[in-house]
Parts: sequence; C-alpha cells; structure tokens
Amino acid sequence: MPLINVIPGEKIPVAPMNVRLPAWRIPGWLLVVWWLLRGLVRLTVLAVRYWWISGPTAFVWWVWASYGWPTLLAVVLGIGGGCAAWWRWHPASWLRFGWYPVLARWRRLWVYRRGWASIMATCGLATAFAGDRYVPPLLSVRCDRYGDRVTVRMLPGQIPDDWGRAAERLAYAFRLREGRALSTSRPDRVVLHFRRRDPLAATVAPLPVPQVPDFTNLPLGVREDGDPYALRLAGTHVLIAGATNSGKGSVIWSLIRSLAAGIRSGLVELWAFDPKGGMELAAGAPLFTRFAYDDPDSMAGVLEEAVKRMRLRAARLRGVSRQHTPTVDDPLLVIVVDELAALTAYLTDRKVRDRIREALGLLLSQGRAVGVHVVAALQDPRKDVLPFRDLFPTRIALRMTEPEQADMVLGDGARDRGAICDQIPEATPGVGFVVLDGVREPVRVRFSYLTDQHINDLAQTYRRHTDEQEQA
Ligand SMILES: Nc1ncnc2c1ncn2[C@@H]1O[C@H](COP(=O)(O)OP(=O)(O)OP(=O)(O)O)[C@@H](O)[C@H]1O
Repeated sequence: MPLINVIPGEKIPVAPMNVRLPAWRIPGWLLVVWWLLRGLVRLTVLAVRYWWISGPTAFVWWVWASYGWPTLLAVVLGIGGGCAAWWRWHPASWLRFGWYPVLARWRRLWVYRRGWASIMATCGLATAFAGDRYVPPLLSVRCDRYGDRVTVRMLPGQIPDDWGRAAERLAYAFRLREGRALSTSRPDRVVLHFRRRDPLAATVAPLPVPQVPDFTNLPLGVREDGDPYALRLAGTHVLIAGATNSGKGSVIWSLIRSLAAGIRSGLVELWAFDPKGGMELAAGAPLFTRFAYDDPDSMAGVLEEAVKRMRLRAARLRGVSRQHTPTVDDPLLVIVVDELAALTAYLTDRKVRDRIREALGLLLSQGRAVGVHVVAALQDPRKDVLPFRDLFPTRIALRMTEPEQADMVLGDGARDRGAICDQIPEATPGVGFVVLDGVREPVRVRFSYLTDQHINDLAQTYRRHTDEQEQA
C-alpha cells in the first residue's frame, strides 16, 4: 500500500512565523531599580560633558561642607581677585584664555544649544529621510570681543550658500542682529559668524603714507578682523560703488594718500576728473598732473589725451616687455573719476558722451598692462548707467540702497555670501565690502577718513615737484 500521506523533507509552515515574544511579568521594584540606574548613567554623562559646571559646583560644595562658608567666601574672593589681577596685568591673555572660553561655553549652552533643533527646522536647515529627521550638529562656539563663531557640520546636500541665505534669519532667531556664513578649509563644515558689536564702528584715522608706494599693496583701511586692508592697484582698474554719502570720497582720498609719496617723487601721475564741478577733489589740485572739472567737452579731450599716451606707451613696450614698470621718466598713470555716471550716462550732449565712452572703453580694455589705471566712483551700478562695469576687475561696494546692487558690483551670489551692503548703517560711512584673492566670502572693511585739513596738509606736503619748479 503506497504511503500517500508521507512527504519527505523539511516542513515549511504555510502560516507566517509567529514572532510574538512571550509576555514577561516584571516586578515593580526591578523597574524602579532600572529607571534609577538609567538616570544615574545619564547624570554621569551630563556631569562629564558639562564638567566646567559640575567641577566648580562640586568644588564649592566640598569647600563649604568641609570648611564652612567663611572659607568658601575667602576662596571665591581669592579666585575673583586672581582673575582681576590677571586682567589688569595682561588683558589680552586674560580675555583670550580666561574670559572668552568661559563666555563661549556659556553662550553655546544658553543661546545656541537650547533652541538649536527647532531653529534649524524653522530656518529650513533640518531635513527628513526615510521617516527620520536630521539636524546639522553644532560642533563648537568661539567668542571674541565682537561676536560669536559657531562651527556646524552641514548635512549631506547642503552648501555654505544655503547657510548664507539663512544667516540673517538665524541671527534673529538667536536674538542677534547680523549673521554671515563662511566656508572653511573642510568641505563638510560652515562657520556662522554672528556679530554682537561692530569692530568697524569707529572712524579710521588716516594711515601713514608709505615712503615708496608698493602698487601691489596700498594701505586704505582696516578689515573686520583687525588686519589692515591693502589694495592691489598694479594690473587692475578699480570701481567704487555706493549710495550718496556712503563714503566714496574717503576711498578715493585714502588711495591718493597711499600714492602721495610716489606723486611727489614723480613715480605716479594723477589725472583727476570731478564732473560735480570740482567740489570733491579741488583741495588736492597740487597733487594732480591734470585736473578736469568744468565742461564735459574738455574732460573728453583730457581722456582722449590719456588714450594717446597709452597708445604711445604700448607701441614703445611692444616686443620689449609685457608689463610696464613705473619710473620717474615713465610714471604710473592713475585716472581718478568721481561720479563716473555723470560722464557716461547723464550727459545730454550725445556727441561728447560718445567720445567719453569710447575713450574710457579703450583705457579700461587696454590700459592695465601699460600702467594706465582707472579708479572710478559711482552711485548707481546698473549696466545702462555704466556699460563697461565688467571691465573693472577690482570692485568696492559701499552702502547700497537695494539688496541686488551688491551682486551687480561684486558678482553673482555676493550678497548670499555676506555682502549685505543694503544693511550698512548710514551712521558708518566708509564701510564696505571687497573681494580678496582666494577668499570666497566678501570681506567687510572701513576706509580711512581724511578731513579737509588732512587733505590740505597732504596736498602741501606731497605736491608735485614740477609745481614747485613752476612756482620758483
Ligand atoms: N571713511 C569714513 N569714515 C568716517 N566718516 C566718513 C567716511 N567717509 C565719509 N564720511 C562722512 O560721510 C560724509 C559723506 O562722505 P562722502 O562725501 O565721501 O560720500 P560720497 O559717497 O562721496 O557722497 P556723494 O556721492 O554724495 O558725493 C562725509 O562728509 C564724512 O562726514
């Protein structure tokens, strides 16, 4: 009889495997012990992580318990006195190694850590994936006199510009007014710079005049980080853009001051154009080889003369050298124009305007290599006002009236990277943003300010030699 009901092999159940764990009955006391143990471990972790709070607290408690409160008072006064003495003796090291590290720890805990996750979410910097939510980790906080630098590890898919766009929102969320996002040498990190105080709030006094101007390094002001700001004039043209009263004059005068010794020795020729009737530049007339300020026709003529000089020089240098080196016989020619738009856009005489545009276009496109440099200021950086904006390799953006103007002057994305020119207060003229070689984010600077007296003194001390010879 065949065994029809017997199947050899492993039996595979048709029903899903039953994975329900058997129910355990845990006694109440065991649960309480488990909770207590868990609490203890968490407390220990917290005490180790916040050792700078738990350590002093334990010390205070130990002194009080072992020796009583009079001793505790004496110890506290002793430590306070020690800190005060350190501060008096060497404030810089006290701030750097004593005060700022403590302040940074406190601000990390109280200002940043407290609302971190919710602020990241509301500012659009947190993300969700496969049902889980992720928040960028806060790595460190460093404080100095003027603000906080918060280092964050970005989530995959984020770039510093995403943080730049959110920086202002973040600053307000942390109850501060100004924030910028700076990239770092590590591509997974971004540093948020929140400002508590403005390091550029005070006027910068005129800087010392370099006795031999270095055209690659002309001191014009100070940077936000306290370093001097120096302009590289060699091989470039400079555009200074800013609203009315933003301090364009102070940039021009700081530059003239840094070139003054070269003007005196004959290494530099300054040709000045002041279409506003000579109001801004007239006080420096003894420094200028050419000074045009009255009618547009004569200004066009002087610009055409500069083009002629440039062409002669180019013909001389052709095949001899690719870069002009300034000498007393063949000086650097610096053409300074205050309010360029008055020459390129607002002129009603079309013929003169076209002559000026043509001459400026030639100087800007061919002058750099032959030592002819244009330094021009203007209020409105739109293309229809200044058609050859792109021919200025170096640009300085002072206070602007509209947010998009920063990108027009410093390049696309400059505002997102921190050039918030529209938020420079009117109370700080001479503050602006510049782009430095090899630095991704625009740098905030304040240019030195020369009063009328400083300008008069400068003009008398460094007047051109030929002026004196003519007078004699
Ligand atoms: N670097 C500076 N530091 C402090 N104050 C400054 C500075 N630059 C300018 N100022 C102040 O701001 C005022 C306006 O400056 P300035 O004339 O240079 O502006 P501007 O941009 O050239 O204006 P406009 O386009 O109307 O000519 C000055 O009278 C001076 O009081």
